[in-house]
Amino acid sequence: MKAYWFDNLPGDQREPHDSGRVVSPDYLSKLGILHFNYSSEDDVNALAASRHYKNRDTITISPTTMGAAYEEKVRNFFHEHLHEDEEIRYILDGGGYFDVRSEGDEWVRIKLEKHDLMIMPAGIYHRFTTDTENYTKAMRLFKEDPKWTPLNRGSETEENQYRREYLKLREGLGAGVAAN
Ligand SMILES: CSCCC(=O)/C(O)=C/O
Ligand SMILES: [Fe+2]
Repeated sequence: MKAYWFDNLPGDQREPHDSGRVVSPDYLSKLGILHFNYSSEDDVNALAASRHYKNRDTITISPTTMGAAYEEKVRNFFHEHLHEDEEIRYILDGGGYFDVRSEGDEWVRIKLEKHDLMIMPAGIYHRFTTDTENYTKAMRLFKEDPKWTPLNRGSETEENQYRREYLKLREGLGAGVAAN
């Protein structure tokens, strides 16, 4: 895992877009994001059990598995959105980027590689893209039924209960205190 401020320059979303300004794991935790590196799925199972996650699936995002639908899928994942559930993703192979909004509404890019596990809180604005290898194999963990429901950012999400709760959580974690 490596996190940095997104450079906001034009170009393919799958390029690194690395501004060269590093973001620390401590700052990520102030946004409510946790990261682990688990080489054994036993550790993933233990984490899932401790947080009462009952279901999971595996998604492989690549032109080989998705064919003509791949480019559209990648574009869709890159629309800024939130979920009403906590999101746990474990990278089984390949890699990709999650971009998350900082307290100042800037993008922080989180590069995930094989064996990285990330927990994102409900209500955080984010987006995802594969990298230039065009291959992400990930385990998605779900507390209940496997479902992926993105709510694209707009006036409605600003009023969303989970968004409001996230903002309170972030305030309590003190993200505004140290922005790096
Ligand atoms: C790497 S898992 C697929 C992307 C996803 O689940 C998500 O929520 C993107 O924002
Ligand atoms: Fe998402």
